[in-house]
Amino acid sequence: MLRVALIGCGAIGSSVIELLKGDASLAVVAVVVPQEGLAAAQALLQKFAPGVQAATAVPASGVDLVVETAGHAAIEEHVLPALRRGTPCVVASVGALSAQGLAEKLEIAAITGGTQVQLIAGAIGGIDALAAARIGGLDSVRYTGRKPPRAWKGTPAEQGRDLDALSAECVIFEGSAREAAALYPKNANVAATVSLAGLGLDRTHVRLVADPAVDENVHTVEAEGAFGRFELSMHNKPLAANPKTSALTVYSAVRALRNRAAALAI
Ligand SMILES: NC(=O)C1=CN([C@@H]2O[C@H](COP(=O)(O)OP(=O)(O)OC[C@H]3O[C@@H](n4cnc5c(N)ncnc54)[C@H](O)[C@@H]3O)[C@@H](O)[C@H]2O)C=CC1
Ligand SMILES: O=C([O-])CC(=O)C(=O)O
Repeated sequence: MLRVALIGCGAIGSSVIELLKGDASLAVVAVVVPQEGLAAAQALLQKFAPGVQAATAVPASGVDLVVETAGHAAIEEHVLPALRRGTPCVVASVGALSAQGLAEKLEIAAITGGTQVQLIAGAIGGIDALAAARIGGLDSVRYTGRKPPRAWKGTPAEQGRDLDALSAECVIFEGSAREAAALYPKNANVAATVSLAGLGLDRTHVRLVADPAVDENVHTVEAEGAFGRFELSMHNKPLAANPKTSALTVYSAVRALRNRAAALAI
């Protein structure tokens, strides 16, 4: 039985806890949230993992695997120390790695602890194909993120436009993955994941679109290189608790955890 500490108990974290309820190979043994989130996390645990305590830090022992579903600050605060202690970590907030130096810090912490940090594919597919294609050489990678206008609320997309009044699709950003991550950090996960698997943050071309005609998060990746070419479109249903987040991200996190416990992983 693999003992898992979960960092973050929001839209993704709470769904992960729910899906792992009763799993024979994995047990959530700790849930880590900031002080102000303790009561809500404890109430959820009561329902899906009775006996498990919400805490503000990862326990120093009794944890085989840490999974992060909380954001940049939690990576600095909890994932880096866990890696240095030798505990393997699974990271969902891949967009945070577009911040200068964070990917290198994670690598160094994992080397120090003699362990590994795994970045999940999250809301996007084809990451295995893209990372394999990179070995043969990639010429171009283009990513388009298309979401309903409400998913862009609270971002620079609101500057100079009324998202609620859009009657046709509107390109809100076009440029490099690095610029996209800086301007839209809460929507940067797919752009960062595609960049890390492919051509990097500066050579990955990104378009972000607010489209009143869609009610899903539509992610499209087009890649060309020595391997040939592929186009992939994902039409992801958003989580009710957070329209910026695709439900597939939850399944991707659970898959990563189950693969750690499985004798045959796919
Ligand atoms: N890889 C991917 O494709 C995707 C990744 N994400 C990322 O996953 C993360 C979680 O997303 P959601 O669950 O939708 O967000 P959310 O806002 O619903 O939940 C975040 C949770 O993290 C907790 N938290 C925040 N700071 C913390 C800290 N320093 N220590 C411990 N807990 C902390 C909050 O209290 C909350 O429980 C975000 O960083 C998001 O950008 C989201 C969608 C797709
Ligand atoms: O679709 C999602 O879950 C999240 C997303 O666009 C991103 O963060 O890049």
